[in-house]
Amino acid sequence: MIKLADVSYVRLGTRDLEGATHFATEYLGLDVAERAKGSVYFKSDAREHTLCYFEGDPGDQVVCFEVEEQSHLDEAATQLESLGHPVRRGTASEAALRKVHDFIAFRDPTGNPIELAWRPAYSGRRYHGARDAGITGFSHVGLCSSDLARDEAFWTKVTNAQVSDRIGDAPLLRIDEVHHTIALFPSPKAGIQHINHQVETGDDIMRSHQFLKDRQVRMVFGPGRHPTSSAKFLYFEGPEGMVFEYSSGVREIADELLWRERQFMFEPKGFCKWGAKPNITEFNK
Ligand SMILES: O=C/C=C/C(C(=O)O)=C(/O)C(=O)O
Ligand SMILES: [Fe+2]
Repeated sequence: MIKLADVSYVRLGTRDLEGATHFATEYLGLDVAERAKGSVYFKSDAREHTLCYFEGDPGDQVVCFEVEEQSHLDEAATQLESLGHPVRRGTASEAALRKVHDFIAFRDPTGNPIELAWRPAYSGRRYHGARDAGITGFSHVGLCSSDLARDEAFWTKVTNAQVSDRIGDAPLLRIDEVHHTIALFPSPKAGIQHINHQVETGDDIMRSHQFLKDRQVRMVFGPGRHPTSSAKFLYFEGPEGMVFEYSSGVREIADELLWRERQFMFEPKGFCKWGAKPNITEFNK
């Protein structure tokens, strides 16, 4: 079993690095950690970076999870290969580009590019966004799934992920006490479905709603409140159609023995308890 310790970073290809950088800093509220040739790294918390935009195909979208031991990379590679998932060991220069000591890369059953990294860098420099969005950190990803039951089985049998709740057949998966770190949503194609940053309070959600709306950023869901994690949320569209979410107040599951996964309807009331309707393809039947 592969123990995922945390979600570490996402890497997104872009045809417009300057435009993506403008969005990430001025709108989303991240901090530039480093500008390199053909890529820009962004901070959202204590880590050296949690997002990297690089010049390339916007379809190139990678999510990385941290593992605790280097030996876990070898064990994961053996297990994944035995299950028919080809694994590639990152080179030293690729690891340096990702600011990690070592990593492997593979695809999940839908074809989402996944990396597992050992010793991602933390930063001595404090995160402070260019705009005060109230971000406390990068927290979870939604992944596209072309077969929810198959992919739930992959994540829960091959890794330590466990189902916290389901919306229809879409599972919200936890790898620690946080309600979910991975969420799977139905889609015929592979890709990152949304990228979540936690913000401090519900006021931050409402402030960002006004701020982003004033700047013609496309709102796609919310403000609202998830019945699943009980977080207040706002979803909006970033560069090249990527959906970003702010949420605040995600439930923690402190006592696993007392928690039973719950079933919610795959309809607007399963996604929001305030009555907001999602304008997100993967959240609609
Ligand atoms: O409504 C769908 C999403 C639910 C949640 C949540 O419960 O917080 C997410 O953030 C998610 O699935 O990504
Ligand atoms: Fe989310």
